[in-house]
Amino acid sequence: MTPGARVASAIEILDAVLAGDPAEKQLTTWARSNRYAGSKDRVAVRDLVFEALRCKQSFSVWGGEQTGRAILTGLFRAQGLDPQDVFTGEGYAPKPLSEEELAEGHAPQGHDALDVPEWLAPQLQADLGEDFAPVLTLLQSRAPVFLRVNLQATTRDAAIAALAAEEIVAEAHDLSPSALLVTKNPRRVQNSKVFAEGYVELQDAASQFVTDQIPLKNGARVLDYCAGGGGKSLALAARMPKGAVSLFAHDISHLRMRDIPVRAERAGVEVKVLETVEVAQNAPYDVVVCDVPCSGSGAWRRAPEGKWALTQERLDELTSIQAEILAKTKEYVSKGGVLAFLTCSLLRAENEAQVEAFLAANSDWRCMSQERLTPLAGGDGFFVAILKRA
Ligand SMILES: C[S@@+](CC[C@H](N)C(=O)[O-])C[C@H]1O[C@@H](n2cnc3c(N)ncnc32)[C@H](O)[C@@H]1O
Repeated sequence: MTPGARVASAIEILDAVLAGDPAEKQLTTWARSNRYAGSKDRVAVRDLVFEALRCKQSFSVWGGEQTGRAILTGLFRAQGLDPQDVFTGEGYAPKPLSEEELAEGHAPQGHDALDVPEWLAPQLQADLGEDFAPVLTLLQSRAPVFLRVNLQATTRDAAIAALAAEEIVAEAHDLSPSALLVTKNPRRVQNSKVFAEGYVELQDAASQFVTDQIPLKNGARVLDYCAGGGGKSLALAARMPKGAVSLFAHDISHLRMRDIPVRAERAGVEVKVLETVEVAQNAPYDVVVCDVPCSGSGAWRRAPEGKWALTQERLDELTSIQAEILAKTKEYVSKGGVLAFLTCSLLRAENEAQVEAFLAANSDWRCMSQERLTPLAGGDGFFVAILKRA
């Protein structure tokens, strides 16, 4: 495909996304109905769509309108390029810009320039303080690719060497002793031997950092209550020798956990997947991890649609769900045990305020530590609080 044809495809997909369809679904539909598109074309179109979604507001202002065509026009203008070089109408390229389109659009200012939803800007500004603009600016660009080295199976240096043998360049990252930042050929990781043999997993460095903060002792019974695909369960398992802790995974959606057994086997660790009714039957646990559903504001580089879909109503709903999960899971924690509360949110309402409300309602609990990371530390934005039952 020519660069123009790729842009035309991205415009088509973006229009469907703007009409309410999820980007992933649209990209899959597009790839299925355009079999001539090779893997490089698919990657290029995907990158254009996600770049456009991360900067939807600023590119719309540059392009003069909120349509796929105007947003892609804005993408070129934002980079100091002339969209007319691509919008030629030749071959499968988008048709040339009209006089009207050429006259529209200007450089965005203020919140538009930062691609922050207007309604959320005051809250984020209050919560991030002087980091507000730097963090929002970082969220406009693509997330780095990080790996977690399975330290039960290899060392970080050996993993770097094994990756290099497959032309994947990675370096140690200081957010976690297990974290690697991939600097060359990140897209080869999932088809690599190092990955297939369980020496590395794809996991954000801040996600590794928050998991590192969870205290684990020999013989501990650990419940990952919102396990999803098992990222935290696997990271916890890899911190201890095989069999040293008993790990249980649960999620309200059993379907989301479908890959956990395969991933656990690849990593050579044991994770027991529980049905909801089995959670109470297996209680108490020494450690309960609640990686709760949240706004995802710390991870908007990876999932930019979430930034534009979030509303105050949804945020209120999420904070209620988080409080309910804490209230429920505290009952599963043994005396002297720990509840680890995690989010990938930058918002105080989902982080420190949840911890304050929990402690106010539960005088037999203490907060041992809490920390919020922003993307300025390198990874996604994450929050971790370690709560201990007396
Ligand atoms: C942030 S994701 C978890 C990500 C996962 N821990 C990982 O590291 O890959 C939040 C998860 O919470 C689950 N969830 C939502 N409401 C829940 C509830 N009331 N009880 C248990 N899990 C819930 C969602 O299905 C989702 O998989």
